[in-house]
Amino acid sequence: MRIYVAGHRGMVGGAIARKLTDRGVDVVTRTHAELDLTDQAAVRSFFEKEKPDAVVLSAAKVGGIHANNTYPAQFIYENLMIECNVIHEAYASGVQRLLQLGSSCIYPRAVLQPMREDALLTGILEPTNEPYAIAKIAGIKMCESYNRQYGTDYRSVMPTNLYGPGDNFHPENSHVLPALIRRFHEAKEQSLREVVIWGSGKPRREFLHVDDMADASLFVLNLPKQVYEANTQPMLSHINVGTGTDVSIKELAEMVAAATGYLGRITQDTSKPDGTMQKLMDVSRLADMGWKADIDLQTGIEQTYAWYLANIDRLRQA
Ligand SMILES: NC(=O)C1=CN([C@@H]2O[C@H](COP(=O)(O)OP(=O)(O)OC[C@H]3O[C@@H](n4cnc5c(N)ncnc54)[C@H](OP(=O)(O)O)[C@@H]3O)[C@@H](O)[C@H]2O)C=CC1
Ligand SMILES: C[C@H]1O[C@H](OP(=O)(O)OP(=O)(O)OC[C@H]2O[C@@H](n3cnc4c(=O)[nH]c(N)nc43)[C@H](O)[C@@H]2O)[C@@H](O)[C@@H](O)C1=O
Repeated sequence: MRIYVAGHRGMVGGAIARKLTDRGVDVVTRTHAELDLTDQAAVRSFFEKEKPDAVVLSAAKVGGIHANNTYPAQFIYENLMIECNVIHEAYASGVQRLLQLGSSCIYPRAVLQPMREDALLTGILEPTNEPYAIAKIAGIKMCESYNRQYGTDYRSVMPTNLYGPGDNFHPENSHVLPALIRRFHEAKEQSLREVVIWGSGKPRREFLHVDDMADASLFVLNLPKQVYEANTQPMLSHINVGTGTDVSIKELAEMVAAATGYLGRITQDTSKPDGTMQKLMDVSRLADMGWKADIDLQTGIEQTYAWYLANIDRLRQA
């Protein structure tokens, strides 16, 4: 079995590639510099040469609320191109099974919580990440369309907000959890009296550790076809992945402050966007199939902070 992991240098792709290697699978990889997945001809010749048995599509243009809001053209263009090229060229080279990663932002911004898979396309999306969400919805619909027309077995998982070793700790473009780890750590180092978090602190998010996400991805990839099909529908085929619990951003900030040992004040910058007020996944579809998350948020934050400290020199140069 040879599995191509697209995006193996990223946080999630890296965790998936490590788990596959540990299980003795032959993992095929290319860095972004070696293969630009927005280049159709390059992706075609890669698949013609390598002919993997299966594909995990974890490469994407990824970022937090600020990056999504600031670079909308890149988020929609690059993600649509990556999906079109990888999914179509995988099909054209005879790949029967593929797993692609979407995101919880596919659901309408004011949807009933927790968000069920069948809430897809029932309302207006969150404007700060609509272009990214549209691309992710297109990815689901591509997989379903190829399955219906060509009989492929292409699956989609929708992760909640993820974090862990290998995350992006950029001060502006990252997601909230790594951004706060960095900000609280630097505030402690510099003995600052105050740390400012973006928005009102009231939005609620659900955080899943990347090792749990990698485990869930391989669980879904390896499900027998009849089990996957029995638990999904041809035109509603995606599966939510999360923990089933959420925290407010204020609560998250307090947890990160405690983990880093920061003792000063926490204040809010309400000129920054809140985004969606709550994003909590209904994870019953995956739970019914036998998977649940293992790493609690407290442990995950402490472990991620330890990883940050161990890699701090390299991360500061990036
Ligand atoms: N992180 C999160 O909180 C969440 C992530 N997801 C989804 O999970 C998946 C993995 O995300 P994550 O690991 O966090 O993201 P990362 O940014 O850590 O990894 C993405 C990887 O994709 C690569 N990549 C991006 N564009 C291209 C391209 N044009 N050609 C080749 N490679 C490319 C990147 O390479 P390089 O860095 O060199 O550009 C990087 O290695 C994505 O589909 C994302 O949308 C979903 C929900 C939440
Ligand atoms: C995974 C998901 O990620 C993005 O959506 P998001 O959930 O809004 O992600 P976020 O992690 O950037 O923010 C979560 C909340 O946290 C608040 N917040 C406080 N202080 C900081 C801070 O310092 N940085 C960031 N980024 N946010 C902060 C911030 O204002 C917001 O209220 C999508 O665009 C899309 O990419 C997607 O699918």
